[in-house]
Amino acid sequence: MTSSAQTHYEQQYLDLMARIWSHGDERIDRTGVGTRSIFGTTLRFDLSDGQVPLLTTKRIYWKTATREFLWFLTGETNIRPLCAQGVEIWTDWPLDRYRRETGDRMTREDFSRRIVEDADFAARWGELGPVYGKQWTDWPVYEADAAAGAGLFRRRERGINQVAELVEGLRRNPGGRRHIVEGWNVAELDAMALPPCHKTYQFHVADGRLSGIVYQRSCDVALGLPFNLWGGALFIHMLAQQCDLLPGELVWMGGDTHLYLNHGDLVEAQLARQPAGSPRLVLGRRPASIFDYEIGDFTVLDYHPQKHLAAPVAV
Ligand SMILES: Nc1nc(=O)c2c([nH]1)NC[C@@H]1CN(c3ccc(C(=O)N[C@@H](CCC(=O)O)C(=O)O)cc3)CN21
Ligand SMILES: O=c1ccn([C@H]2C[C@H](O)[C@@H](COP(=O)(O)O)O2)c(=O)[nH]1
Repeated sequence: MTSSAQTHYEQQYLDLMARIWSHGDERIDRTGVGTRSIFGTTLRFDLSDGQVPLLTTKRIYWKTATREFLWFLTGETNIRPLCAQGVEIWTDWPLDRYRRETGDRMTREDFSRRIVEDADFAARWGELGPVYGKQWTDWPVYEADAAAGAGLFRRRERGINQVAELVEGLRRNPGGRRHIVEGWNVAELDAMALPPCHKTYQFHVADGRLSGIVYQRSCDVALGLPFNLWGGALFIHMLAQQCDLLPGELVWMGGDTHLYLNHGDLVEAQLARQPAGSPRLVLGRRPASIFDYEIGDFTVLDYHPQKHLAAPVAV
């Protein structure tokens, strides 16, 4: 994999795609679609001066990905606020469960509309369980309950807000090696619609620059990865702003890094294209905290992607 000064940052992504498509191990996966996969991969992106790892060989809906990221930060785990904003990237999982459990073949459009219009329906069918948002901002804590008797524990009303603690930690002790946000709550995996994919974030400060690692145990390179790279970069840019640091580097590490077998048309079309340009992220204001960003705070300059390439999502 090359990364000389002349090579466009996106070439790493295209090289990874090409390598998986021609050398990946073919396997049957949970979804039944089948993948080609390689295990253990790394990508690195310079985020200085507002740089972002936004793909240019197809249009990436970065506002959708940003809305998803802001939704994580609210601690919300119901798809209702996403559907209300026209973000449907999580709708298929609750819909799949609804169809299986009721036998009703409601369309995705109707399902999403019902979720938005009917709060009771959303509470019953729109919940994903304790996924990213919950673990990031309210990781459960159990405390001995002396009043109830020896050996009895109860859940503390507020859990641990890992993101708030991260910001505090970066400000107070930038040299720390424990700046981690973890999504993989082993005890709660069974209650989640999907266990976290981008499960671990670690941050590092050197020379006034904030860098971050995303460890992703399982990666859909065509559909998920463009969003996950954006999310990782966004997190670093926002944290750097909040902690008076400059953005450094995003390091992305993948476990099972795969292409679904029904993504062949996209892979061929995308690999025939050349990446170009250098989009920049501008944060329009400095909100009072990491939890106060709004979609209007984000602008991307100089983004001129080639046209969108659609591909089916494996549920
Ligand atoms: N198979 C699979 N791939 C994923 O990337 C993925 C999951 N499952 N499950 C949970 C979340 C949901 N995420 C998704 C789901 C769908 C798209 C997707 O369809 N993206 C299209 C259209 C985006 C839009 O309509 O706004 C794209 O071209 O980016 C992206 C990320 C990421 N995750
Ligand atoms: O942010 C995400 C979320 C999910 N994915 C992909 C990775 C896999 O293709 C599926 C999850 O299936 P598992 O069987 O749980 O691994 O979703 C992603 O790439 N990015």
